Amino acid sequence: MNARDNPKTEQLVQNISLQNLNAGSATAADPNAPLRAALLGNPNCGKTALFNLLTGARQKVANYAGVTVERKEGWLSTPGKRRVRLLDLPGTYSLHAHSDDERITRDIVSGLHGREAPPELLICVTDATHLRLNLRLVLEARALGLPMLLVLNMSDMARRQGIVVDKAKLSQALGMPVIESVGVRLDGGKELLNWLDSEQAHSLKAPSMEGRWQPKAGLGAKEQLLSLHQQVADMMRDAVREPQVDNQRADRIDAVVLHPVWGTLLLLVTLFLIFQAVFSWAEPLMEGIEGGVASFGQWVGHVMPDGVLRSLLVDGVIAGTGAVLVFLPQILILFFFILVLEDSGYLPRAAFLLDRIMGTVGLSGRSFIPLLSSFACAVPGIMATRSISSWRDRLLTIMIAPLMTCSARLPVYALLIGAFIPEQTVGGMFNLQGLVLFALYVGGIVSAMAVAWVAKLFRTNKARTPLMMELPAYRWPSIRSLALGLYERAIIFLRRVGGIILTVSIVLWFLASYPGAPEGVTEGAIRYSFAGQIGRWLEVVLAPIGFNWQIAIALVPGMAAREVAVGALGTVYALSASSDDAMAQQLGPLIAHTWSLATALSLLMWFVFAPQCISTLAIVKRETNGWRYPLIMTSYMFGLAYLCSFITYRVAVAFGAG
Ligand SMILES: Nc1nc2c(ncn2[C@@H]2O[C@H](COP(=O)(O)OP(=O)(O)OP(=O)(O)O)[C@@H](O)[C@H]2O)c(=O)[nH]1
Ligand SMILES: [Mg+2]
Repeated sequence: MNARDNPKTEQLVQNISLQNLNAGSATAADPNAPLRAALLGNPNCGKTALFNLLTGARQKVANYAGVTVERKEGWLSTPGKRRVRLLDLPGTYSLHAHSDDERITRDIVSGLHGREAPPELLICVTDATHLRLNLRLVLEARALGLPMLLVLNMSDMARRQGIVVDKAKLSQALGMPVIESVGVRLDGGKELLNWLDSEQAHSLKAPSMEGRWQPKAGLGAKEQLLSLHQQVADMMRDAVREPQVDNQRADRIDAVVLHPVWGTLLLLVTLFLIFQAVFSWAEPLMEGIEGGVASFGQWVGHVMPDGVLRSLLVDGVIAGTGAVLVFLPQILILFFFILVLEDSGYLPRAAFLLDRIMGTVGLSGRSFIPLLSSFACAVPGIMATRSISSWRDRLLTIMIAPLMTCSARLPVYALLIGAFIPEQTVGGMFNLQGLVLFALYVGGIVSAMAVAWVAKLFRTNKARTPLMMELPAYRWPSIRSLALGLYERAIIFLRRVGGIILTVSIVLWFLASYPGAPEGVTEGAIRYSFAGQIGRWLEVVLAPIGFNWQIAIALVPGMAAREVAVGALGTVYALSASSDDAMAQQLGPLIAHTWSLATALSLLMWFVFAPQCISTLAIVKRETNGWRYPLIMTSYMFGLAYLCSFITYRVAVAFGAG
């Protein structure tokens, strides 16, 4: 699977990188050159939290292993004005890498990376509450011969648990400076910044090029491990005082959360409540935005003279972007819950819980986190599969990740549900719209499982990969990281509205406005436009699944990204509306009026399955090194989309919803 698994290639890469290193070391002599430092550490010890704190970056931080899967670069200035280029790396337990993300870390810190010289300073980040496990990697990394600094992160937690580290002793035993940090506190990186200004940090010795580190295999590796184990034990005895940890509280919570029946029930109820909240909490906010967009459109319509520019602004820009913008509150509510779950430590437990169920369809619990990330967006989800060491498991996870309901589908679902599902309470307390949304999310999961199960039928080797996963400590989500996470999400969404959706709205407005209708025609002019004609051609293929030409037009730009289809519908319907006051007619009521329920259901099905996202296909191509898998993915997803929409439409029509 990976070229690096081949010893010959490995040697070759090493030779090339050594040449690069030698070339790179000439520049390193420049006293004004920035210091190149890298963060190395176990998964989930807080490297990215520290990286964000020091560089002002907003990389993803979450309370489970394997969040960072690629190298990220950031810059910082110390109080003494020293420039430092900092690398955040995927977490690893050892330099003997098994998965792709661990390989990235190993290659960068050991100089095996083709394009990147090894860092001039290795900042070893450790979780101070799990030093025994964390120090092993530090000792292993010492063999690299790089200048090192040990950072005891999570020192707040360690203090709370009564763990006392004799930093002087530890520093002496390790032969490197030891400092403390708190990755989630505003001033938590102060000691590190000050150290970077110290004399010690200014006199770092360049790494020796002799006797470069090599991955050990076989007997050597085992002996090395045992010896590391012993050294760590000695250090812990001399320098660290750990009181008996009281795990009672966590154990009591786990007894419920990991219970096959109660745990599963809890998971289902949690997810269910989230989708209820997405609809019921968002209502007032959405109405506010909707009203604001409509009044703005009306105001522009009144103050501007009738003409091309007014139509471009009102029917193109405002109708297109406004149609998507109203879904911001729902997206933020969904992410609020995802972020809380991510930071609390609950997610890996859910993975553990679902391992057995996932195993029956041929997936391992390892796939859980990547699949879960795909609820936000399939792109980071597919990247997160790098932490799966078995190529077969990884590929399968990649192939089904886009079936998880990403946040770009939310505007489409919410639009259709809002228009076609009555806003009523069932069973005295459940919001029917939330219930349908929940069903659609479950539908995505079930279809992903079904595809995995079918893939399993074609596999010769049906052996399972065991789930080995660290369960992190439960933690109250920090308000600061929640706020940052939500802000980040809002920015991503607004950037899409102002970028791709705005662009598509303008292009589509043009295509839907020209050429104008022939004289004396009474129907909407859009039918005669370029877009209208394209819509009519496509309608031939899409009519059997109940789509009209307006939907057909919207699906074309919707290939780029799903929510674009909503913006496109906004523009198309604004232009099709006969009244001048198009914005007064909002998209939801408009489609509720003109589409049948069968069409709406069929379109929902389409969005569950169709591969309408260029970025996903691009990332699959990159992660699988070729066109083969993105092509297979495109065809199977289109096939499923058409088939399921067809069945849905026909059944709905048969039941009188046509
Ligand atoms: N209490 C406390 N929590 C922290 C500290 N540093 C990080 N965290 C939390 O620890 C969890 C893991 O942090 P990350 O920065 O994602 O860890 P990482 O080392 O980058 O993990 P990987 O990317 O998986 O290797 C998150 O929930 C953080 O909010 C700290 O100093 N104190
Ligand atoms: Mg990280």
